[in-house]
Amino acid sequence: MSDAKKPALTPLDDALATLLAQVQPLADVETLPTTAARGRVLSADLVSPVDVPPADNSAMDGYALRAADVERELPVTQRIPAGSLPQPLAVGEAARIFTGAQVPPGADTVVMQEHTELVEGRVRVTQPVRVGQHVRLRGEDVRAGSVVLPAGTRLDAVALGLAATAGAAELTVARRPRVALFSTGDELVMPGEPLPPGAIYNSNRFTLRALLEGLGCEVIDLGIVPDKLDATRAALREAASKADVIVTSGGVSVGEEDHLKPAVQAEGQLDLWAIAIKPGKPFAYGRVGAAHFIGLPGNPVSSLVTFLVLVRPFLLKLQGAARLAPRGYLIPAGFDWPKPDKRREFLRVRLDEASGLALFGNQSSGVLTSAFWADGLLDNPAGHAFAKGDAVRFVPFSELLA
Ligand SMILES: Nc1nc2c(c(=O)[nH]1)N[C@H]1C(S)=C(S)[C@@H](COP(=O)(O)OP(=O)(O)OC[C@H]3O[C@@H](n4cnc5c(N)ncnc54)[C@H](O)[C@@H]3O)O[C@H]1N2
Ligand code: MOO
Ligand SMILES: [Mg+2]
Repeated sequence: MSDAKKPALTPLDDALATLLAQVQPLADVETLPTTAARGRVLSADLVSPVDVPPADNSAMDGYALRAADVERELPVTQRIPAGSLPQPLAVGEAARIFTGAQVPPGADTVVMQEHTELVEGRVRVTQPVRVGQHVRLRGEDVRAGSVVLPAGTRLDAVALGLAATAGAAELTVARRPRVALFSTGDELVMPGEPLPPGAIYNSNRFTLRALLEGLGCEVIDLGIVPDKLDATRAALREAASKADVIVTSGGVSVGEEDHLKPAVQAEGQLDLWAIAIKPGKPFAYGRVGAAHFIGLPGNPVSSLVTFLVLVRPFLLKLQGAARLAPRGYLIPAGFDWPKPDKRREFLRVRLDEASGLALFGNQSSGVLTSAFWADGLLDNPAGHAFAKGDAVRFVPFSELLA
C-alpha cells in the first residue's frame, strides 16, 4: 500500500471514546456470596445496617478507667475479654480489658498494661494519660445507614473486606460478560504439542484468557481458527451466537492472510480500524449480529497493550464500573528518548527507585519478555521526545492487571 492510500490512524483517545460510546452497562445482575464476588462490579450501593465498630472498644491490652481517676490506685473490679459484655464501671474502679473488648460504660480511657503496675488486685498508672486514649469509638469506621461501597465499585480484596465488616454475606453484581475468544494463525500450536518447523506456540490465548477472567468475564474459548476467510466467518457467526463480546487475536493487519477485516465486513460491520499507538496499530472494532467485535493484533505485546488500554475499560463499562481509566503517575525517565514514534507509544519500563524509569532493551511487539520484565507502561504522547530526568507518565501494571 502506498503512503497516499494509507488510512489515517485514529488517535487512541478517540478510539476509546468510540468504543465506550458503543457499550451500555449490562442490565442483568446476580446476587453472589461475598466470597465469590472477587473481581466483579457492584451494581447497587451497599449500605451498612450497623456501626463499625458496633461499640466503643479497646485498642490495647490493659486497663479501662476514668482519666480523672489515674492519680489513684484503683481496684480491678471486672475482667473484660473480647466478645463479652462489660458491667458499668463505678467511680474509682478499673477494669482489666483486652484488645477488641467493649469498653465498660463509665470508662473513658484505656491504659496499656506496660504503663501500669498491679499490686494485690489494684492497678497504678505509671505514665501520663490522655482522655480517650486507646478507645476506638463506635461507628468511627462506618456509620450505620451510610454507603460503604457505592454502585460501580470493583470488588477487590479491600472492598470485599469492607462489605463483610458491614455484615454483607451476599453482594449484587453485574452478571459476567460472555466473551468469545479465538486466536487466528496457521502457525499456532498449543503448548503441550510438538513444535513443527514454522510453528510457534499460541501465547495470546493464555494471556487474553487470564485477562478476561481477571475482569470477571465468562470466557467461551473457541481455540485456534485457521487463516481462511470461510473459517473466520464461521467462527465469527458461532461467537456472535454465544457471546456479548468477541475478542480475537491476529489476522487483523493488511496481508492476504489477514482475514478478520473482510470477515467482519461480510458478517457485520467494521466501525474502527487502525489506531495511532505503538504497539497495537491494527486494532479493530465492529459488530457481528448483536455482539461487539474486538480484533487485537497478533503480536503478543500488541495484543496485551491494546487489551489493557482499550478492552479493559470497555469490559469495565459493560459491567457498570465507576472507574474505567487506570491511574498514571509522573516519574522521571531514567533514559533519553530522542526519536519518538509518530504514534503514541507504550514502552515497557521498570520502576527503579534511584534512577526513575528504566527501559527494556528490546521494545519489539513480538518480545513478551519485555512485559514480564516491566513494572508497567510508559505512556508517551505521539511525537514526544524526552530526556533523562524529564517527568513522564507511568502506568503501573498493578493498575492495569488488577
Ligand atoms: N505490510 C504491513 N505489515 C504489517 C503491518 C503493516 O502496517 N503493514 N503492521 C504490523 C503490525 S504493527 C502488527 S501489530 C502486526 C499485526 O498483525 P496481525 O494482527 O495481522 O497478526 P498476525 O499477522 O496474525 O500475527 C502477527 C505476529 O504475531 C504472532 N502471533 C499471532 N497470533 C499469536 C498468538 N496467538 N500467540 C503468539 N503469537 C501470535 C504471529 O505469529 C506473527 O508473528 O502486523 C504487522 N504487519
Ligand atoms: O502495532 Mo504493531 O503492534 O507496532 O507491532
Ligand atoms: Mg498479519
